Amino acid sequence: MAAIETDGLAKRYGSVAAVERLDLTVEAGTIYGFLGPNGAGKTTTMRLLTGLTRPSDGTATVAGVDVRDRDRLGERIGYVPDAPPLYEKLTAREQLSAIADVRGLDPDRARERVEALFDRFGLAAADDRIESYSKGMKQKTSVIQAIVHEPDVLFLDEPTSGLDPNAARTLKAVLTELRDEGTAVFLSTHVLSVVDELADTVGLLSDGRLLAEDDPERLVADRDGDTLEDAFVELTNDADLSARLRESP
Ligand SMILES: Nc1ncnc2c1ncn2[C@@H]1O[C@H](COP(=O)(O)OP(=O)(O)OP(=O)(O)O)[C@@H](O)[C@H]1O
Repeated sequence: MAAIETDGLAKRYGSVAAVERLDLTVEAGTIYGFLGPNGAGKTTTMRLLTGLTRPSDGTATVAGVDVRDRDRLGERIGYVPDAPPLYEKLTAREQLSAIADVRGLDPDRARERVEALFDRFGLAAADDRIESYSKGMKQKTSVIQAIVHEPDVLFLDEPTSGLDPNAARTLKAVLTELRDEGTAVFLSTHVLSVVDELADTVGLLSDGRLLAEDDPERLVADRDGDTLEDAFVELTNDADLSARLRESP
């Protein structure tokens, strides 16, 4: 069973088709780099796959759970959204302990894991209120929150945003380790070097549709340019390809 499986997944907002007939398969133990221009539908897809918004059409399972079953889904996934929902009046330690409690983790084991992650990410001010944190410190807290319960599938929307180079490097190492332990990592970013470095598969979304999907090297090798950026620009400006996809059933 794949870690993420969608069949004809779609989301419409009035007349706007944010995601259209999306068929995705992401295997356990792989990193999927989800790319696309602004407004392509990446965040909407993540919200669909994490149960935060309901599909207009189609089906999706994540870790074998139907995305409409939000309660069961929450135990199996982690999500680092674009704007992390943190309780500003709590300290990071309090926030993490509350989350571990909600997820039913053994308190001693959770404390140990949280301490190790604070150390790993160099989050020194774990006992200060989150409202006093910089953007990067909030991002680190959000990442730790998403992985504290060792989810089967981890979703990240622009995860390196606000992180300094040391923290970004730590995050990349952590994601690689999680992948090697069998976690499926679904990652959306405009920082193509992150995808180039980490992703086993790249999916390129445009106007709510998947334009291309391949391993990063093949995606580049099959086109005129030399880099993932070249392939991104070529594919997203290919009017014929977009028209063909729009017309396909
Ligand atoms: N709640 C909403 N109500 C109405 N339209 C929405 C809503 N959320 C997203 N959209 C529309 O759906 C489309 C896809 O938006 P989405 O945020 O998923 O794109 P994105 O690929 O994540 O973009 P970016 O790279 O800029 O973050 C856009 O046209 C957007 O305006």
